Amino acid sequence: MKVRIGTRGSKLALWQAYFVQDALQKGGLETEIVKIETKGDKILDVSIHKIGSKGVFTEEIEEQLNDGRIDIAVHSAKDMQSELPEGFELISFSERETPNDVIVSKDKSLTLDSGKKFRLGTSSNRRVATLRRYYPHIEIVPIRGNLQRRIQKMEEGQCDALLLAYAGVHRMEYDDLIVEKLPLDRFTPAVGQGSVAIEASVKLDPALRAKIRESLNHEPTEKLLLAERAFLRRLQGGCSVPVYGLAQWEGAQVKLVGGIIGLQGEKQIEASAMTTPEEVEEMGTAVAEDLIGQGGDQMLKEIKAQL
Ligand SMILES: NCc1[nH]cc(CCC(=O)O)c1CC(=O)O
Repeated sequence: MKVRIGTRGSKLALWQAYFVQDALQKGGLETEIVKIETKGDKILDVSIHKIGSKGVFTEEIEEQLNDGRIDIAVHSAKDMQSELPEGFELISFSERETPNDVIVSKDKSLTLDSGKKFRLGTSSNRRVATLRRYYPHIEIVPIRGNLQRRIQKMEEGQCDALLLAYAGVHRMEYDDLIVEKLPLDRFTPAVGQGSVAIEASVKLDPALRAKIRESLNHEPTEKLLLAERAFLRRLQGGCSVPVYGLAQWEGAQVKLVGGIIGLQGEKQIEASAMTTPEEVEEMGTAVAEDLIGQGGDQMLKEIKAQL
């Protein structure tokens, strides 16, 4: 029996699907890749938030998981809603890549550190809010599309540099264009950044599920992601809000930092905690509740009304 691996068709999605295929084949499984086009791939000129439905990149994929046309689906963990629709679960997380954001440009002098003014392309509300808070001299240019398309837009002169996740830049082999790796304490990444997640139906054969986990799941990363995702779930975050969350190992314990930044950078609240690997989800919830205690709920309400 072949494991059918569903994926979107972008180059980054396919890289991740081949990466999963490779791991499963090393684990002794036969595999086949099935490309799936989603609503989010078809509508390119409207911001994701305005398309209006949750899961614009996942609905078609989940249909195929549900009716068994595919066995598993590959996603960037960052792109997955914190609460999956009934009947689906994430069954594996790959070892996390460097989670930092980076500046990408042809001009090596364009670092945030330098204090220079330049036009920086991004369409992430989290990155926009962070820039407005710490680097107000930077001109922000909204840029959408897949990584290749964004780099093309930069080359056409729409912006001087791009702000991106290291993981995607590295997977697409644009390392040469990286001019600055941004510090995690300022540009704390989005929940899940840098890890590849496997989604499945809860109806997936338990023996196959176990085999997939054995071949692919990186347990230390899974603990981090469980902490971060519990945090985001409690905040009912969604992917367009400027919420960040990063868990990291500190010896035998897991530390989580999470926060919210106002869209104009006018306000930032942050909370953190540390615990044993067994308690990571409780910690995620507690860090979110700390933020709610600091007025995070009201902040998110206001932010969502502005989007
Ligand atoms: N928002 C889109 C997205 N989803 C996952 C990645 C990069 C890969 C990863 O974080 O695992 C990116 C690009 C980016 O944010 O620059």
